[in-house]
Amino acid sequence: MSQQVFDYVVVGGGSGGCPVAARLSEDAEVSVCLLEAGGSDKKVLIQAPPGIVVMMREGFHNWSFETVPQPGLDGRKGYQPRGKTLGGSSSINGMVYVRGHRWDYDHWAELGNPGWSYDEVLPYFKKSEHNERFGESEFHGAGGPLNVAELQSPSPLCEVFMGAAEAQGIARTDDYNGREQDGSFRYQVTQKDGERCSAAKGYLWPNLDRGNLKLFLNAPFHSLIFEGKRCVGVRYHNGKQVEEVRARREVILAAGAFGTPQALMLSGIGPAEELTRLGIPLRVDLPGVGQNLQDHIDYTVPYKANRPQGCIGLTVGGGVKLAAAAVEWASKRSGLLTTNFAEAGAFLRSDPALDKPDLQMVFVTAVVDDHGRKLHWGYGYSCHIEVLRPKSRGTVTLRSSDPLDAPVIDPRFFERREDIDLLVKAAKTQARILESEYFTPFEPELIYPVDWNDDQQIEQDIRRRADTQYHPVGTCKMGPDSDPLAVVDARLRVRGVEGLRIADASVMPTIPGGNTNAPTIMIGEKAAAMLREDARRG
Ligand SMILES: Cc1cc2nc3c(=O)[nH]c(=O)nc-3n(C[C@H](O)[C@H](O)[C@H](O)COP(=O)(O)OP(=O)(O)OC[C@H]3O[C@@H](n4cnc5c(N)ncnc54)[C@H](O)[C@@H]3O)c2cc1C
Repeated sequence: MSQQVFDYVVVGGGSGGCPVAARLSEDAEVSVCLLEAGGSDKKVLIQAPPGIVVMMREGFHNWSFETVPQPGLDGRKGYQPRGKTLGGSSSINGMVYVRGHRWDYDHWAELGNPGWSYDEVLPYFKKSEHNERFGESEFHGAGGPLNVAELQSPSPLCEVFMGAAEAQGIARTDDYNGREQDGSFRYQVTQKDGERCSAAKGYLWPNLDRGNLKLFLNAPFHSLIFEGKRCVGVRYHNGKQVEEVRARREVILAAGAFGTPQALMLSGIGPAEELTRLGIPLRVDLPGVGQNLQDHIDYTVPYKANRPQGCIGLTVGGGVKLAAAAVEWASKRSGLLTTNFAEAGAFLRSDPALDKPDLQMVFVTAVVDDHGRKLHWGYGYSCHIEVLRPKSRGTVTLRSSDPLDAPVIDPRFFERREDIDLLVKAAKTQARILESEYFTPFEPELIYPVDWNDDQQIEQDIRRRADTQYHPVGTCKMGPDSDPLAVVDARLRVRGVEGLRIADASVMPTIPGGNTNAPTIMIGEKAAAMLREDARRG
């Protein structure tokens, strides 16, 4: 068994892990090792924005997890794509740049997490960002690793959507990541010069020549190594061998909302009962590991259209257009193939009396059915609507003590009645926008017809087709000593052990009201800053 020693060992090269590894290795005196289960991300499929359509399928840089059957979804198993490559899910995601609402972070602080209020996390959002449009300003940053851009060739359909939303009282907003979140808009995207800008592309690619930063790819986690209470390293798989890397200072888990609780439990840190059941020797009884799973439940309505304008479709003409676009993208990184499909959207309130938006819309310029895995001939468009702060809570547990087994994922979608009631109401608002006269010229045909005046029918269709919007979080939540389910403290240190932190979406105590890539990158930035501060203090 080979063994190497570094100051820090980071497990997982995704949205949380890349900033940690990159920031820590800025100090040439410090050595950092990053272990990633997936392979290289230097692939056209990842760098070309529309590659997302292919990567949603199994086997393409994707863990492609399934949930257990969900009673709330008519007994269906949900799909849970997660990135399995450098960059993690930021290498396969929809690229929309969203931070969530000020309230979300103030709420984290109120729950007993000092340092996490909006005003305290804003500097890390700004530090991570290079916003091509807003530059260095009150809410945005310039010069950061994560490039945030306007879409190069937005579809004219975005204007149709925003016009229709405006007519329903959802005014346009200039910056949904600024002072006010409400309104309709075209999404800003994590792209640079027409290519995806993942956490790996932004944070790691420019620094791969650092002698003090070592990447181990295709290196799935095996277990944590302890000396007494202190975590001193990580075992990982190298083909059929199990090898070790040692950490002089700390180990940072960043394997995501499914991978991180799994890694802890495999190493004896988790709910005693669960570990005993699997014959894993208990190190720390932490009942919160794998609990508190929160995810955005999403309902997508796809329409067929009789006009190609602005839609991307599966047709002979569409194929010719795409072939020409591929040539343009290959030579100039511009044109139709810079689309992320999810081009426009809105944050809205289901009730004007609410103090913040509780729903998000994502308008897509193509037909999306079953995560884009079910294809339809012809042109069309779709719209997602999602519940921003669902009440249902799920779990992640172990299938077995084999580190290479997939975890058992149970989001318990719609366990709480409020979530489905809100989505039914949301679906009606969505239909008023999508079926307004703004879309009449497209002669839209709803692929799964529903009578929008019949709540029962809407609920049936939701249970038949709704699923994740790809934002699982919260399975190793941050919280104060008084919270029995808290797994890490506000400095992201795992309770009951030393030398071990977590820096990914699993630490979020509650799900933010928006997409989760930028918030996870912010967590990675803040984790690195805290690690450096604590190392200086000794
Ligand atoms: C299809 C899809 C679309 C999305 N669209 C958007 C969007 O448009 N905008 C947005 O803001 N958010 C989006 N998200 C969500 C966002 O990308 C994630 O919330 C974020 O990337 C999570 O970061 P993370 O660091 O927690 O996990 P990840 O980025 O998933 O990183 C975890 C890393 O750990 C590695 N890993 C896991 N297990 C092991 C193991 N056992 N051993 C070693 N390595 C391991 C993984 O391979 C991965 O590289 C989307 C997600 C998906 C999947």
